[in-house]
Amino acid sequence: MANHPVLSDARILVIDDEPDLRTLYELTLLREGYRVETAGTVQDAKDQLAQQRFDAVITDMRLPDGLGTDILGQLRAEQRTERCIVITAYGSAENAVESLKAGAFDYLTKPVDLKQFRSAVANALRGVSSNAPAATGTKPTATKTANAAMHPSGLAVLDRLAGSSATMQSVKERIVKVARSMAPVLVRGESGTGKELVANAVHANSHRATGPWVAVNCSAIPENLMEAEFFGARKGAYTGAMQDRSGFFQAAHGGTLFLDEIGDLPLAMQSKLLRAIQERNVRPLGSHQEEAVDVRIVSATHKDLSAEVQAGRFRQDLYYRLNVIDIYIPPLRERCEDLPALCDALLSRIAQESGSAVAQLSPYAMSQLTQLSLPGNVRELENLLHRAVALSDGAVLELDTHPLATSPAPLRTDNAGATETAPLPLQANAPPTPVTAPIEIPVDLQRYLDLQERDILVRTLQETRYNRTVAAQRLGISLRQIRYRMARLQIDVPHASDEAPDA
Ligand SMILES: Nc1ncnc2c1ncn2[C@@H]1O[C@H](COP(=O)(O)OP(=O)(O)OP(=O)(O)O)[C@@H](O)[C@H]1O
Repeated sequence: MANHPVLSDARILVIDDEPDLRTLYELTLLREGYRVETAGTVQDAKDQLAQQRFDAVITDMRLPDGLGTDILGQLRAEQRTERCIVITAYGSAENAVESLKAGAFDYLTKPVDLKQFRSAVANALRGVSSNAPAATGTKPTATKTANAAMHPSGLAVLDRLAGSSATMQSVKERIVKVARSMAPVLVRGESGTGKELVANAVHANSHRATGPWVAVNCSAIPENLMEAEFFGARKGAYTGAMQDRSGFFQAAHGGTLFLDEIGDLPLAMQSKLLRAIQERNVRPLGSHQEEAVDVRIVSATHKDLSAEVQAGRFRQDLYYRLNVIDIYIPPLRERCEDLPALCDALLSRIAQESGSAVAQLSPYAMSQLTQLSLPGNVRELENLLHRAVALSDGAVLELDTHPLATSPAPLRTDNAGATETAPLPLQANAPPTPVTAPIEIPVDLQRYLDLQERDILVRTLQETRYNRTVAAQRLGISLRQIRYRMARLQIDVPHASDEAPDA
């Protein structure tokens, strides 16, 4: 039986022209306790759909009188709530992608693995209401459907996305819309535009919201450890593997795997990732057994992936797989009207973190902000406000807009962002560089330095997925030192890990 909190009396329509397969699917579903109707053609299915409402529709792609996507198209046009699973031929990536684009909740590839079949159906039924009237032609409004599928924390996470420009409104609407399916999402945008926040909002508004959210920065993992990190490893699979360990895929089972900086994934790893996504199976390093994984992939990049494909640095088939739905976040300079709301949200966050009162920007500082190009986007704005708070001695802030102060301080290891951002050396052996303009002298040096240090530590920890060992290595300090500094600056991180990447 399905182990998800799903509707056992859900009504399902199965459409397949092969009687044996139809019976197999029907029996499998009946055994799960669902109510099942079957159809052998597009027309037969449409007739049944005109008669009654179902909770889910499972359809073969190729039918004698049309395609499964024709049925999807009709359901979508009528704004019906049935969730659809399309069964496609083996190796037909195009069909799988087409069906997701046509609005399918999920797809399965032939020969259908019954365990995956049951799990896909259970996923599709999670959060579906069976109490809606079964009358013909019931057409709930799109908004109602979106709200019904929304987990309460989903709204809270959307609210964290400050800004009400038309662009941000449409980004938020798109998040809610795409969150509902299983389709992979690619979030695009310059560095610091909020891609991770958007990806997290997709997760929080999906039916997987109560499942795990696993965020991985692909550019932060050493190439030789990638396979073990992604798929897990058996004890002894490599030097230092003292025990079995699971990978990101297993950790994200039932939830969302966020692959940040996907454009930085080496080609060899791209093939392995593609395979895992297609087969929905992973094989831990050193194991002979495949493990089924139920994971939704949301990825993000600041690179132009289609150009990367052209240049031969990114696999076209993987790009095609990841980019089923795309969400583009424009740079901050193209949505200046969001600045006041963003400043309010960021200043509240800074105040919360430091336990002080919320500061406000002076009208002059706000007008200065609108003149800045802010190539590091919201992250740069955040840094600028952090500095303003550190340098101010009152509740009204002025900006430190000296060029050095406004240049972002990225912790990237690649060169891709080089044109967008000026790197700030952070290694111990780097020559000392002033972090801010020397014009303003802080009134409280210790507090100012603490805030700078805290900002650097927090960002490094975020970029290393809270792995203190890797963060310490990046900053050229020891694990003991980073622990000490985190404790002193009261930096509390979720799921803190001291694991060395090869431990
Ligand atoms: N609309 C927004 N409202 C509030 N905070 C935001 C918004 N957009 C981004 N931020 C904040 O800006 C910072 C950078 O955001 P985030 O890490 O999501 O960007 P990113 O595009 O993923 O960056 P990168 O490309 O460097 O990985 C974070 O602290 C995030 O909380």
